Amino acid sequence: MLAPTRPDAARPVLISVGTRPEIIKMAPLYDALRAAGLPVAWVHTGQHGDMAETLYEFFGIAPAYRVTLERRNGRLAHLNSLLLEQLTEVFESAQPQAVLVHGDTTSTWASAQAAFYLDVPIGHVEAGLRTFNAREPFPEEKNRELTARLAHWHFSPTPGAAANLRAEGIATAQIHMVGNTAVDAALGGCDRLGALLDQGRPVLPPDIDGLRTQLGGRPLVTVTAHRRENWGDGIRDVARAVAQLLAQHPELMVVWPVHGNPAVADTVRGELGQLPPPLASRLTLCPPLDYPALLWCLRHSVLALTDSGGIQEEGAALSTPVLVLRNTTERPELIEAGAGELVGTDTARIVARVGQLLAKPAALQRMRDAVNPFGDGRTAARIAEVLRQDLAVAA
Ligand SMILES: CC(=O)N[C@H]1[C@@H](OP(=O)(O)OP(=O)(O)OC[C@H]2O[C@@H](n3ccc(=O)[nH]c3=O)[C@H](O)[C@@H]2O)O[C@H](CO)[C@@H](O)[C@@H]1O
Repeated sequence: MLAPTRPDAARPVLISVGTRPEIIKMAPLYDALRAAGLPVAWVHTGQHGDMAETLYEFFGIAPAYRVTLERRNGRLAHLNSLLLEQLTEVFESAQPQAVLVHGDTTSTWASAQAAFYLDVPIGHVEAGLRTFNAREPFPEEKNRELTARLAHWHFSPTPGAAANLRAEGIATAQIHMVGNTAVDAALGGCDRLGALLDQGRPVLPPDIDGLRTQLGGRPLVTVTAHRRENWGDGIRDVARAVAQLLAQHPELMVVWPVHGNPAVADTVRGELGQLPPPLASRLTLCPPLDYPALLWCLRHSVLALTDSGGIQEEGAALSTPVLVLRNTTERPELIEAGAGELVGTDTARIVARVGQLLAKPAALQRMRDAVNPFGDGRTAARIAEVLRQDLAVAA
């Protein structure tokens, strides 16, 4: 148990995160906590490396603590045990009043465990998402469920997520329906993107900047895929769908930022690296994009095809319809609102559905017009207010 040697008011609220999506979604909260007058410090768990650094630069965040991970293998258990050990040391030294975690990554679960062992209260942001299928997404479904067992504050993005938590026996008073900070990040990110464009600063990386002029009025589709359960056949079938779509729709442009994991990148490049020139000239395969570049692509896309969680929320926030490359989603609100559809990874199904939507602008427009179910962009301020009140009472 942590025995603080400093007065509560001087002890920080720690944000403990380490992957791209967590950083993006917690950045608005970092600002909101500071605006609410709470002492806040950022812990980078090191789960993502270079991708994290460009995000810290974009959001103007300087982590106060950094974990250096010396991973000797790709095992989740190894990552979890390294994180647990080192985060415990960080938390002991930082003496936080509270630790905030996000979502469902290994960093989330390890941070929650480390805080639990030190008896530090945990706030779980984006709490209550469930597919009710432990395999999809793996290991995220169990990470978020287990984190909920340990958390004190549960910040739910939607009424459905809050209902999931109540059904698991979590007291209503501990559940705060606040919206999703992904919307705050996307709207704020678009403002920063606009400022960069106004200053004539480059937004897309130089090797793909030609996309901006090449696009003209042509339809663009953004594709991403990285979920563990799609590794192998799933991603191969999506790549085959992309090749067929390019062949069937001579105007279509596709941008696919390929996840760095070799299990993903080798499959995508193996399927799409050797397309005939008329198809290849309309396909941009690139390394993962910086967040502003990804936002630019989404804003200019008629559709996003993705298995990412965050892109489902960003699509809804930016009015870009999303076809979800999974069999199940913990974000059913997207589908219920009509802003997205579940299409899985079957090649024929993806090709057919994209073809139908491209042929029917009215159907695409209906998806674009759907009301965003993930919030209004003020989620971080709501979370900060709950914490300000509760921590002030506790102090
Ligand atoms: C299905 C699932 O369980 N997903 C979880 C996963 O995120 P998720 O599946 O969203 O993770 P991704 O790695 O797809 O990250 C998405 C984020 O990265 C950005 N992006 C993506 C591609 C790119 O080239 N450049 C770029 O900046 C997107 O704009 C988005 O903001 O961890 C999140 C954080 O705990 C949780 O909220 C999600 O529930």
